[in-house]
Amino acid sequence: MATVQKDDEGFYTPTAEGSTSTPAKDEQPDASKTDLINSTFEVSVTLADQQGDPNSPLYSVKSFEELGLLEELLKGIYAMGFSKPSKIQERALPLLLSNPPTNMIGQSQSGTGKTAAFVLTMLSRIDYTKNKPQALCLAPSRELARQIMSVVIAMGKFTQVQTEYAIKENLPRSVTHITAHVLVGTPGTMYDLLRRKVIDTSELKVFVLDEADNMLDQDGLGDQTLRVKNLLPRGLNAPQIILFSATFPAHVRAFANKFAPDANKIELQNNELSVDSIRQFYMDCKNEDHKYDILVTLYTLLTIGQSIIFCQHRHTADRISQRMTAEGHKVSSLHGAKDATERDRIIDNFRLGKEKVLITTNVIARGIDIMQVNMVVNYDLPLMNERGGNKSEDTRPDIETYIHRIGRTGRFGRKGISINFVHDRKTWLQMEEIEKATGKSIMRIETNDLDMMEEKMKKALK
Ligand SMILES: Nc1ncnc2c1ncn2[C@@H]1O[C@H](COP(=O)(O)OP(=O)(O)OP(=O)(O)O)[C@@H](O)[C@H]1O
Repeated sequence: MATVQKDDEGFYTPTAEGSTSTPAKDEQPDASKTDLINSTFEVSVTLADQQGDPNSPLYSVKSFEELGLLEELLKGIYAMGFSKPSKIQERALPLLLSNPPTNMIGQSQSGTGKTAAFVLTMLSRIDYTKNKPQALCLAPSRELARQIMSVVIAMGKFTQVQTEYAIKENLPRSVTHITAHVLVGTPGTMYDLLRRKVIDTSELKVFVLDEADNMLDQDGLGDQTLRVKNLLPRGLNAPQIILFSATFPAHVRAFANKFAPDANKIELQNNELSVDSIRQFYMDCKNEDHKYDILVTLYTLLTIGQSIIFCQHRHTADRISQRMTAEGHKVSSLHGAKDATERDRIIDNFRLGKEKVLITTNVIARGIDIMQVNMVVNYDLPLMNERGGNKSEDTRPDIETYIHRIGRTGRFGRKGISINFVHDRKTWLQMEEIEKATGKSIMRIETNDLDMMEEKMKKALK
């Protein structure tokens, strides 16, 4: 059977029909000596349990066959190793695929398979005999746009789909006409291509916003996204609009309802916003400097799997990464001030597992899917004043960004832990507010007893 493997860059790529991913005999690991094989087996066993538990967001009663998908797409899904749909896929797909097409506002916890739901919709609605853009998808970062594209290509492996990026520096300025069926990108570049009429929208069928609350928030990418929508067909020719996110705060909901009128809605309760497989902790640090010391102490634990460390500012990410590197630790930093090629290289190396610790800002707080990430550290808690706009005084915690940040671990049933560093009364109160808003308790980990710290964290990951 044909398979789709994660390639050299950690993205999904199809292998040739009939090929297998079995390594040559002398490269085959001895199952008794490595825990790689055991842990994969354990993960698929617990996944089967979770997909059979009605309370799990991974649960479904139906099979993919029952969701009304094209044969070619079923082949694509199985080649990716999916066996059963998750709850959001089971609930959303029949609504997304029904005719006449209806808009959708869909919410489901991080790491529960929203991407497959909208990618399968895009691929299902394309008329492959027409070489014109038919599905546009916007995401908040180039990293996420590239990841979504890898899913489009993997799921569409058995279709004739043609794809193109609408992200800065991935498309020559000289391009005048795009014939690809699916375009994935960020709003600024997509707007530019539409404005210059490089994208012909006469056959457009689907318009997707991933991380929709961020894409519609006036403090986020709201203006740019609206400018894109204003250049799309209206009335009877308007595309089906699909908004997905793990969070939809009240102040964005009203706008989302206007943006995607008469939509089918799948919503979560506030106490369901994050998955239970992520155990949340905090560490009491004495002051800013002590946070750095604790991070260095944690290094051995951070590198058992892979970790993402979130900071408030780019310069903090760079400073910590330079200091740790100088002290002999292997870490890398990623943020919006780096150029595109460097950003791609850093995230690709991290996806591949070549780097174990990534120090970053909110730029990759959303959507990034790397299964091996088992720890997230909030070196600085996310604050409302980082959202943009002129709100430097607003030091309330940014609950949505917190939920997305910790959701970089615990993907699709895996275990993960998150650790918040608190170092004064203000950060303590901010964390309390997060705890209240999410309805999940955050447990203390002692910072002065290393063995105990290690034991608690390892136990949470078992
Ligand atoms: N039905 C399935 N069976 C097995 N694995 C799946 C299934 N659906 C999705 N996955 C895998 O689960 C992981 C998480 O999926 P995805 O990235 O779509 O989550 P998400 O809900 O979009 O999360 P986020 O809110 O963080 O963007 C991916 O690695 C994906 O390949």
